[in-house]
Amino acid sequence: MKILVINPGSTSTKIAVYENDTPRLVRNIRHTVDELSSFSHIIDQFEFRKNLVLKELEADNIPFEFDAIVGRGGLLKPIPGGVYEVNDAMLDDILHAMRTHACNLGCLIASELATLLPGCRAFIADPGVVDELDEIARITGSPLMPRITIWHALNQRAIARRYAAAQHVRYEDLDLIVCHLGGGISVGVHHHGKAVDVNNALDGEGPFSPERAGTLPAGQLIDLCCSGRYTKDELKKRISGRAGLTAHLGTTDVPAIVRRIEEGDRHAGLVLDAMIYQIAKSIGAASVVLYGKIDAILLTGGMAHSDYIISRLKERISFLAPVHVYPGEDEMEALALNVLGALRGELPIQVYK
Ligand SMILES: Nc1ncnc2c1ncn2[C@@H]1O[C@H](COP(=O)(O)OP(=O)(O)OP(=O)(O)O)[C@@H](O)[C@H]1O
Ligand SMILES: CCCC(=O)O
Repeated sequence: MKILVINPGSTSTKIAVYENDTPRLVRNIRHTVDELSSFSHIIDQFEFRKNLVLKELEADNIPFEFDAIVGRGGLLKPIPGGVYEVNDAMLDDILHAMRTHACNLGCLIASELATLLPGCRAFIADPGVVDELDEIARITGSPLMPRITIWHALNQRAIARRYAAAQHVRYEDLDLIVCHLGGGISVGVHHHGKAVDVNNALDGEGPFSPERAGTLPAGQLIDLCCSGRYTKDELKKRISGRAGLTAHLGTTDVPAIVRRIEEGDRHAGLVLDAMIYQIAKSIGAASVVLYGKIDAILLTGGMAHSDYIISRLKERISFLAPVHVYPGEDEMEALALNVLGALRGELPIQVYK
């Protein structure tokens, strides 16, 4: 079985080719802020990212022959986890999605490329809208605004399962805090196999991140919305796209920021330390969901490669539970293996309605 995996992230496009469970190609194409800022909307990046996938396959002499294409994404209605075949209802919801995110392109590109190959099927798995929140976690101080979650469901779960396998225990028997440190940051409380509390990483909840604003002072936000200085679109971008590190420092590139700090840029140091401080506070808040009984804290995502970030984070959170670091992500393998399991009849193929 040949599977093409497409994972458009906020700062990268990741591509993999699997032959059954063996990776034949894994590529991570990074995008600069400048490169992506020439597109007014994420959806406008469709042709650009699709062509990158095709070029990469050509450059690596991989024939365009697949049994299935799986994309990461997208931001659909809240749904249970699992594998979904792309259908018209899904494409329609993605094209009219209230929330824009690069992962919406994963579903669209997978679907478009699959139509070029007779018999090839398009799928998504564990999209960012997987919702397993406990009832109590949904309540906010305003009945008008219940909490929702948008998070790195695929990678958090894959890393949690990887940790469980290494400990020779079932993921379903563990209590974990999993923190994905990517272009966006999600902090998930996994209680016996369910993510019972996790922030809405995209839309202004949780720590700020390379690209996201995180939780903002609500009163000031209302004043800004009513100031007439910005359109709705511009304000949304200031929360989920051009916010966080990139708003303060003009880049999402953590190694470049660390170099600036080493060269004496004190402002860069203050901003990066503030992000680490906010991540630690979110992990602290997550710990009380589990009454402090935490088997492990797992740190993953691109920024988990950064010694600067991980060492400072550990200083603040190590007293809570053992901390394990999984730099990067297991998303590509998780997508490929989910689809392989579905094609083999070992996992159900769910229908998006
Ligand atoms: N080797 C590294 N050292 C330090 N930071 C890194 C390294 N590699 C990536 N990063 C940082 O990780 C962040 C991107 O993480 P990641 O690749 O997980 O994000 P993404 O896939 O684009 O978005 P998301 O994970 O939110 O979907 C960037 O800020 C980048 O600078
Ligand atoms: C679904 C991922 C959320 C984010 O990138 O912030």
